[in-house]
Amino acid sequence: MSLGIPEKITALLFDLDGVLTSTAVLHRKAWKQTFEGMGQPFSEQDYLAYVDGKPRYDGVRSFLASRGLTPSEDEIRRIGDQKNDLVNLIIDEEGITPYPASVRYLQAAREAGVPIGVVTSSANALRVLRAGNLLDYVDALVDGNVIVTSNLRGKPEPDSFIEGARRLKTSPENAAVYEDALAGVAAGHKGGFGFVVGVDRGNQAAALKTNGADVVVNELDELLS
Ligand SMILES: O=P(O)(O)OC[C@H]1O[C@@H](O)[C@H](O)[C@@H](O)[C@@H]1O
Repeated sequence: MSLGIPEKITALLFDLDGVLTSTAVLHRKAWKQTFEGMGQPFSEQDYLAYVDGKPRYDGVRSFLASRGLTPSEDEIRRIGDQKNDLVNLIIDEEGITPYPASVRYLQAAREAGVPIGVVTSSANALRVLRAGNLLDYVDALVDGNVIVTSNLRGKPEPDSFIEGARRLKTSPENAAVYEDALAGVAAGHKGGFGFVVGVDRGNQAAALKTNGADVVVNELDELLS
């Protein structure tokens, strides 16, 4: 079966929330409750433009800056941690659902023998991968904890994807990136990755292309043939 990627690609790097699991929706819900609890209206557009795909505190900083606010680092952490408690409660209540089409794609990649990395800004990735029964597919994981301990810059900078490629012993030009966030496709493009797949979960196909996606799909299994 063909994975729908150029021949030069020897490793695959998947974002997690919104690409493999529907947890982006849960993150958005928790962010909305957190910001609106502070009196700041927060739309889906705000999530997609300022928060989606970025490490936790970068998301807080970026959204509040869009409102002309520059809180202290302590305050940014307090807000981000409050949101983290909330998203974990929401995950407990609603559970983790992998996208069936994404699981089909991971399975096809496994059968093709192409190594798989997960590159996510989330520090909750292990919990999500485990609950979604996806851990067996993962050959390398770069998550929000690795980003902090290895001092990497978060998406839209390419550092976390470059680290993912390094862990799979390949170079960016031989690796493909699969992303639903504008910050994520931008990171793939900026890092010189060989193929950047945008996954459109929010009516933003055009924006995914402008930010660096080579192709845009609604579901990963559209690439299979
Ligand atoms: O707060 P966490 O779980 O470390 O996640 C950070 C970010 O991780 C990204 O994967 C999500 O797209 C964002 O919504 C989220 O804010």
